Amino acid sequence: MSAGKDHASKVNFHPERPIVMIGAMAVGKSVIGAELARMLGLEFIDTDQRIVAKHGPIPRLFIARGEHYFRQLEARAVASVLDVAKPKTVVLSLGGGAVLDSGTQQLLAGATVVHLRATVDAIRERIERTTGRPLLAVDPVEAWTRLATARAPVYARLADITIDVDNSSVPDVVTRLIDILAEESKKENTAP
Ligand SMILES: Nc1ncnc2c1ncn2[C@@H]1O[C@H](COP(=O)(O)OP(=O)(O)OP(=O)(O)O)[C@@H](O)[C@H]1O
Ligand SMILES: O=C(O)C1=C[C@@H](O)[C@@H](O)[C@H](O)C1
Ligand SMILES: [Mg+2]
Repeated sequence: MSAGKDHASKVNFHPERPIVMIGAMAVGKSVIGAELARMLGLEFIDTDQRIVAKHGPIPRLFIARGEHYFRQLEARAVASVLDVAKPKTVVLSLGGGAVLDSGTQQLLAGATVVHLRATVDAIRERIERTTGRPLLAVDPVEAWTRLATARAPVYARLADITIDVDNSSVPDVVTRLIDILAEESKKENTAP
């Protein structure tokens, strides 16, 4: 048995709805979502990865077709997972701006939404060294702060669970998250 299934069986947690990771750029939605899925023995889907696999690198898409086109692909990628008769119980990590789409916002009502929250100091090094995020191409720290601040109320409104990830390793965040998910599910199942 894998360590993941072992942990999941210890907490006796079997999600009934998709789990969706949201939050600002570089907070860890992809790596934490993938590790959470591994630990729970679930399929992992990442909208950015799906778009890249089908349409090529995101910066090139932004240049060739524009941000609006990317947002349409992104909304479609979300809908292909959540806008179906019986959404599969998967872990789905979104791009940082996917939650701005009103259709996506509505679809998130049928999922358990996890907001990963970080301060700029915690992710400064990550966004200064990485490429591949067209919206952070110029002055990444200023751009990240501006976008994260503007989107913070949307993340907060959509989230069922918010986790502060500063100073926590990926396994630490995942362990905390599984404990919270299990606790929430216990509450739901024992509610009168
Ligand atoms: N808790 C953490 N501790 C250390 N490194 C981390 C942590 N979370 C993420 N990282 C690293 O930060 C980088 C960005 O993580 P990731 O790609 O998962 O972010 P994201 O939220 O999916 O970003 P995007 O919005 O661009 O999709 C990766 O190199 C990842 O390994
Ligand atoms: O926050 C955003 O708007 C983005 C985040 C990335 O995940 C990618 O989806 C893309 O670079 C745009
Ligand atoms: Mg990602």
